[in-house]
Amino acid sequence: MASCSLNSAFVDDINDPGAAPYGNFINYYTFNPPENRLSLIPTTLLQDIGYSDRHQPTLILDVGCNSGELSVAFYKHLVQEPESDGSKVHLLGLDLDEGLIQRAQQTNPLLSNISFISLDITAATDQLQDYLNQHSCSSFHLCLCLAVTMWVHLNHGDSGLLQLLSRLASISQHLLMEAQPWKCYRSAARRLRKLGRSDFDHFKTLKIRGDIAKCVREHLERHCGMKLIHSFGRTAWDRKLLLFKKS
Ligand SMILES: C[S@@+](CC[C@H](N)C(=O)[O-])C[C@H]1O[C@@H](n2cnc3c(N)ncnc32)[C@H](O)[C@@H]1O
Repeated sequence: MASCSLNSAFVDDINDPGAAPYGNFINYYTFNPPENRLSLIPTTLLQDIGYSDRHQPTLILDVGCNSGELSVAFYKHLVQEPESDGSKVHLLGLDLDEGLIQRAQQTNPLLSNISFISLDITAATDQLQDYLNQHSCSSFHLCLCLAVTMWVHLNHGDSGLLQLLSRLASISQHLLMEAQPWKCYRSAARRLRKLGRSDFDHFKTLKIRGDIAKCVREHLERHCGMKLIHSFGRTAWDRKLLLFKKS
């Protein structure tokens, strides 16, 4: 099924999608369950990218983690026995929506390995540096940026999108990206208009449009010292899952 984050049931369910201008949908996982993405990702991913049998901690950052369901499912997918080896793998989920983060914190089943903070990734990120310092690491080993780029792009423009990519590249060794395709931008803008709201500030003036995944890849490879090392295929919503590595 190709989808642009919302279908009519989703719209009905949350009553007012215009109230989620950052993609901060309160029931996102009833429509896009973690399995949609996890089924494409090997459980051996951490070993595959060189993070196994380490004495050092392995740090995962989940940017725009919503209510944390995918973060927790992703962690359990990669770390089969959190109690025995989980102390070495830590995941930090962040989201700008405090309500979603509260839910993520309240339902977190792995308190010693997973934590959630409310943070706008486009603003100051001192908290990320603090987290890295706490674990004596200089960067995250793996950063997830799934279904977030469009919201930053629509709300902060082309420069906001490119800054996001540069920032994530600067703090990560590996980056797993799922960029929403351009048709999703049109749908998001159309939904706002239907509600009688004005367009996203930047929608009409965006120069980066068309093949968004390609633009993301070009920026990461040309300007951020990253290289595409694997494509995990397309999700149930027809989006590419791309893995980049610092070269
Ligand atoms: C469509 S949801 C995707 C959730 C999750 N990444 C996933 O793929 O299952 C997008 C999330 O990104 C968050 N978000 C958007 N802009 C953000 C920003 N500038 N900083 C942090 N989170 C942001 C939203 O609040 C929302 O929860």
